[in-house]
Amino acid sequence: MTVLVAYASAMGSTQEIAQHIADRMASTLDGVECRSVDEVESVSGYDAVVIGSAVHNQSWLPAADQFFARHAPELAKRPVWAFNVGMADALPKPFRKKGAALQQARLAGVLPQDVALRGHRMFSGVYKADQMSSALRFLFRLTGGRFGDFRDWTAIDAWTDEIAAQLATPASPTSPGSATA
Ligand SMILES: Cc1cc2nc3c(=O)[nH]c(=O)nc-3n(C[C@H](O)[C@H](O)[C@H](O)COP(=O)(O)O)c2cc1C
Repeated sequence: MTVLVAYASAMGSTQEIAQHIADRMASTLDGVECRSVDEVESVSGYDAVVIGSAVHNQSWLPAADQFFARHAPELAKRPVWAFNVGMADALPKPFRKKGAALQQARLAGVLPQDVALRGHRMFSGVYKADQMSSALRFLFRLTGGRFGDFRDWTAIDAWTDEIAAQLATPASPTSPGSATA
């Protein structure tokens, strides 16, 4: 069983999540590799792929979009899971869950539909004050927004374990897009 955990990250928090997922999977599965999307020439040597991207301006990073489009024919033949890393938990409290759900739905709608994802999750990442202009920062804080590291490692671990359990089931690798983790 070979598994690729591929990531596109601007500031490093998505890369750290991807590495964490790969390390955790490697405790139960052989052949788990974590790579930047830019390093991957082909996915044909992997039985399964997990891909994650930071979200900028309501979209995946261009490198992740390009990875998905470039490898879509090969991705469509194997089980694929995707995750987005955004700032939902930095938003004012009333908008956190709704913001994450809306953004996840939007991102699911723009990914190539010929790759049936086995699962697609939204995680919060790291949102720092210096990522915003000082005027916006003031307004953001005033309305209940916050800055910090919002990565929920318990949720990330639980999702990773769901994927690993599916991959450990003998029939999984040949049936892309058939589950919902
Ligand atoms: C220029 C910029 C635009 C962003 N746009 C969004 C966005 O539209 N939606 C969102 O949820 N998070 C947004 N974020 C927050 C990032 O997704 C978040 O900080 C994430 O942890 C970044 O991942 P990275 O450290 O791997 O780059 C944005 C951050 C920056 C710097």
